[in-house]
Amino acid sequence: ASLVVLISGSGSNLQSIIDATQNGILKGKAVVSHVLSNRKNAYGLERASKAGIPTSVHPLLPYKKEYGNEIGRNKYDTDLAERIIALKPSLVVCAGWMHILSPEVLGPLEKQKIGIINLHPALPGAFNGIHAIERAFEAAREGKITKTGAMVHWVITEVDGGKPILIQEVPIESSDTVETLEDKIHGVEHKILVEAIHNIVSATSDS
Ligand SMILES: N[C@@H]1O[C@H](COP(=O)(O)O)[C@@H](O)[C@H]1O
Repeated sequence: ASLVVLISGSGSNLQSIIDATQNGILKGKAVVSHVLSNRKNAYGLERASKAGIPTSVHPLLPYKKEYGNEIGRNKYDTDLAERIIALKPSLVVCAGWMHILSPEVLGPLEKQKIGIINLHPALPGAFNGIHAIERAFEAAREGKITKTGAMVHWVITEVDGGKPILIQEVPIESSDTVETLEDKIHGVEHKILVEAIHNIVSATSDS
């Protein structure tokens, strides 16, 4: 299976996928065929280059400058869909991709039967959107919750609202700080993202 991975930042989750395709559970089952970022200074691009994986950058700003906010974003999304489809992926993986995927992106991918999954550092429906770890930490401090977690889910237009594929809970200890909680959640993310990809590509190759 060929994976196109979408990133925006450091790429530690991308690295866990790359490592798994080279010497882990994805070896012989999947390759990262391309890494696309919406930010040119994303460190994940360097991780990809070091692994000999082709990369590209699709920044939003030039579109906003040329076409204005609304039309710019719309054109950005339709071009993004075209770029992804042209890469002929078996699966698209959002690993720290921080741009909401609109129907202008998801519609054309669905037409091509290209599945797209995302990683989110919280449990389903708990803290959708940004700063999910900090918000969970605050809720625990207020005694509202005792655990959070991470999930891999299919992408739909509702942000972080798609059908979960893999979920893992993470207890929030009274001794935790935001940093120790982040470390625990990132550790879980690196594991469940690779497992989810393994389950999907194995199911596809068996069918
Ligand atoms: N959306 C969130 O952004 C972070 C990306 O981390 P990295 O893979 O760039 O290190 C991950 O925690 C992911 O859930």
